[in-house]
Amino acid sequence: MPGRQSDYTVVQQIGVGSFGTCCLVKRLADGQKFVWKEVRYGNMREAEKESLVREVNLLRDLRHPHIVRYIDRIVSKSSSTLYLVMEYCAGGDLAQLIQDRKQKRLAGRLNSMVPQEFVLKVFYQLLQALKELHLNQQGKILHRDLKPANVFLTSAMGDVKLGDFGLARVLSSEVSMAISYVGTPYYMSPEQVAKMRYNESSDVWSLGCLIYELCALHPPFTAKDQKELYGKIKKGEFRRIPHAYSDELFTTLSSMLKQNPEQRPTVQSLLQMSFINPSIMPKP
Ligand SMILES: CN(C)CCCNS(=O)(=O)c1cccc(Nc2nc(OCC3CCCCC3)c3[nH]cnc3n2)c1
Repeated sequence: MPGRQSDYTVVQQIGVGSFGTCCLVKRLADGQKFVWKEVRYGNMREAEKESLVREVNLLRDLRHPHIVRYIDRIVSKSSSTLYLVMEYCAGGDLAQLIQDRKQKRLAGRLNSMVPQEFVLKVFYQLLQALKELHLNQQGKILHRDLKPANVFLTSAMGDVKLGDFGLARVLSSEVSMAISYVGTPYYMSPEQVAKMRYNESSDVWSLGCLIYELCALHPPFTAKDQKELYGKIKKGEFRRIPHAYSDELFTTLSSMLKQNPEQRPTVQSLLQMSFINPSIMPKP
């Protein structure tokens, strides 16, 4: 049973994403905080509106501890706007955490590195979220836009939740493509650069880039422009993450960044690694 705008009060706007404006809101009934993301569908073609409805229904049915929970949808016909109400993650996003650590490092502060224990927790939780998407009963869901700004924290250095995925795929019209591809595509896989099919192994590549960046505080491939970046991605050379992080972690990240998608580990195989998944007993 969809909600109404009058069920909520807007606390503040917290940003603009690939879909539109994002606000922190409070539910009047119980004062609980949520975020709502405004999707203006007025200029969408019929096919895009149908795709948006399919996407919202898919989001509604996803229930997982490491995927941002969809709570409600509100349609405002007068402004041709869909408000997607989602759980609020009070810790912000990983992009902010990386930015803060980079500032600390620039200021010469000692504890600028992200502890390996936290890196492995994020790694494990995002693998569980990707497993839920890739093995979804209603058919495989690919994230397609895994990046630090799409991973939210329940609290400072708390648990993580994957957010904002389907919308990037739904808003595939020219307009939203322009919006959703603002910024440099640091995590683009070689197969995407070569305009080949995107599949689960492309999500594994992006997760490898994300965990690499959490350790090194920069992506594995950086460049001054898109042409140079694509060249580096295709060449596939990157530096080791700082030596404070284990060889096991770097070796695993290197396998996720293999040029050939078929040579990359699957989400399932990564979840069988005892240094990532605490419920797997180490082999004697
Ligand atoms: C891009 N980042 C560096 C911005 C800094 C980070 N600060 S922030 O975004 O204001 C901030 C501060 C504290 C808590 C939260 N919590 C939060 N944010 C969401 O989306 C943010 C939105 C995503 C698209 C782009 C605009 C911002 C959520 N979506 C579902 N649950 C969410 N919970 C966010």
